[in-house]
Amino acid sequence: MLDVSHLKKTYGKKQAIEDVTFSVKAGSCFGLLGPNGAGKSTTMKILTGIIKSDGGSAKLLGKDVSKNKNVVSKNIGYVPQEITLYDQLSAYDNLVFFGEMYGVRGNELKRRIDEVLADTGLTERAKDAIKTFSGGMKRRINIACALLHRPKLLILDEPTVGIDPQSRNRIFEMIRALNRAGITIIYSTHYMEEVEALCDEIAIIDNGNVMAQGPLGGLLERYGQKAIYVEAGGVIEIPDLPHVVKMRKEGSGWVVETNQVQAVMQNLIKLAAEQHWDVKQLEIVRPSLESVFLSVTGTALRD
Ligand SMILES: Nc1ncnc2c1ncn2[C@@H]1O[C@H](COP(=O)(O)OP(=O)(O)OP(=O)(O)O)[C@@H](O)[C@H]1O
Repeated sequence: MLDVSHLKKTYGKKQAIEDVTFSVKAGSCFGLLGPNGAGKSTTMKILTGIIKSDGGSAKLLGKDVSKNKNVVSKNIGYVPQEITLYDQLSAYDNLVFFGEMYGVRGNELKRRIDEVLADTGLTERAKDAIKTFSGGMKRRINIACALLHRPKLLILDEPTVGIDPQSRNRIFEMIRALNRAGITIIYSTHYMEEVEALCDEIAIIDNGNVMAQGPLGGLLERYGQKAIYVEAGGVIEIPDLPHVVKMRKEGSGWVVETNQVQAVMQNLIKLAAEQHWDVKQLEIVRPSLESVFLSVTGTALRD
């Protein structure tokens, strides 16, 4: 559905993005994960035609987004990071305004407003002014505004920043339902747990470069650090073992990092028998997205 290839953008002397390459399949919920300042918003603004890139290309349904404004406006719904609603107007009137901006009119607009209000769970509040809404409700209406023209691709730029966990869950439910209904999603965030909870495909962006892309499982398999957790009564220290990358104390046990899980597991079992450990837990730890991020960027995900 979307192919982004070697995008670049410089603001004055600041290179905001250097080499952004990724592709999004139709029907996917695609996560763009990176710390603040990584270049997520810049990338999304290029995809939606708000700013122009200095190089590279982005093709939506085979058409270059910088040369085909109609393809962008017809097929993309964009939810910017900042809430863009008129505070004094009601939710309904905001939806009329944004719907008309997207070219939806008359009875079709009325029908769509009723549908998106139902999708957001805010039908009862339609006539109330936005200024009376909570942060989470404003976010939901902001998303609704981008859905009125039935886009095939919905792009959300950090839609949960500054809202409480309950509102965040409602937004997640909404995004999952939209994705189930066939809308392709691009979801930008600096929260790992959000992409883990929502996305089937992830691109990791850092310092203006996409460092890796793939399904979560594939990234974990390829870049995640495998480990074994061992907890045993009376064990003060585990001796050096072959194939161990790192060992650290965690809780009442040890995390033994290795790329040779089977060999190390066998050695630990042997050691436990020889030294009569009172084993409470001995298990393979699933690699975390955090270790993938560390492995592909060389740094922990900064906030
Ligand atoms: N209009 C601008 N003028 C100058 N520098 C900019 C401008 N917009 C962004 N930048 C810089 O470009 C880099 C990438 O910014 P961008 O907003 O794309 O990152 P981001 O990943 O979306 O992070 P955030 O979540 O903080 O917005 C940052 O260093 C930022 O300071």
